[in-house]
Amino acid sequence: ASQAAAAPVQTPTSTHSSKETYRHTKRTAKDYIFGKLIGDGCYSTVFLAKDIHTGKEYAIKVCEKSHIVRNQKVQYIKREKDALNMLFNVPHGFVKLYCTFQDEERLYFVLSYAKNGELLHYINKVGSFELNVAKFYVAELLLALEKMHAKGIIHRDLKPENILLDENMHLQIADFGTVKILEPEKIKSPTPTVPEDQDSAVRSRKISFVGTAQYVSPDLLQNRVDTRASDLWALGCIIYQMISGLPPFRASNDFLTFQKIQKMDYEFPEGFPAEAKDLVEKLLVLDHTKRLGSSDTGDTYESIRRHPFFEGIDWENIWEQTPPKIS
Ligand SMILES: NC(=O)c1nn(CC2CCNCC2)c2c1CCc1cnc(N=C3C=CCC=C3)nc1-2
Repeated sequence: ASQAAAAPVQTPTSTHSSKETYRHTKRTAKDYIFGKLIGDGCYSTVFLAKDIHTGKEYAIKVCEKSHIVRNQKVQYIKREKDALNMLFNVPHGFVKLYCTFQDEERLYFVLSYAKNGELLHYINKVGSFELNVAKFYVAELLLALEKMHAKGIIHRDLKPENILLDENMHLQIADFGTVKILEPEKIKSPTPTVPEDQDSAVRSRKISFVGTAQYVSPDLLQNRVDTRASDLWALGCIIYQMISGLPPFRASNDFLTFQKIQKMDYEFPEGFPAEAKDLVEKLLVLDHTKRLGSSDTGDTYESIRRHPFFEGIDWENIWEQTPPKIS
């Protein structure tokens, strides 16, 4: 576990003033005032924290080393750190990893704090989003997916709880503890259409991970294939939920939810907008090679961007725009 988080130590240089030096010395937990708990997972606890030198707020994810080793999660921690580092220079759409450090018992990830919390909170607060609000956030989510997938990073647990909103109400994907990172030679066009060319779909011998039942794709459930298209399935579920208020596949327990997914047992409520319905139907496709976007080449999901649902979206300037009010 120590190796998973170890980062090259930045030795303080003598040329900096003492005030400046702290900026170049390896942080420890003593550099932060830990505040409220904001997240509690199987292998980590996330706190709101303040840097005592700058007063800046961060979300610090704390992982118990013994727990990670005992549950053979060292690889997941390493992948999370690698994915966050790969995304650090992407200006929008993701929480940022500023630094990591460790002590005898724990690993610490110092991440940007998304002040406005989970997208799920807003869906539940207003019941469901107006079409213009849904369109805006689906567009930002698609742009973030494009950046992530272009680097060969598959999130595998996308859901409204893991989609956060920053202080300006722009979208940030969080929690990369479940990611799969494709090998460089496999970072090809998103999920191939040619069946034998499945090499950009990573087939795992045993089911190493399954996301949250309501959003997990049939490919992840059935043939244990990790593809970018798994995230496109989750996108379809999230669009449905933003507009109707609930995810499309839901049941009293996960097993029954999995059954509904594999039987495509869902329906649209009365009044579900036609263009949104058409887009969801093109994403919730059992065969992952036939999902909208699966055949797109390059670093953008042109076939999804072109869908009429996104009529009026200014793809180049959306991150600079003021998001529509959620009401
Ligand atoms: N597991 C994580 O990496 C993680 N977990 N959280 C809090 C979770 C709360 C439950 N839903 C998923 C996120 C965070 C992060 C990344 C870094 C991160 C940055 N900002 C926030 N902000 C929040 C603000 C209010 C409520 C919840 C989260 N949260 C996180």
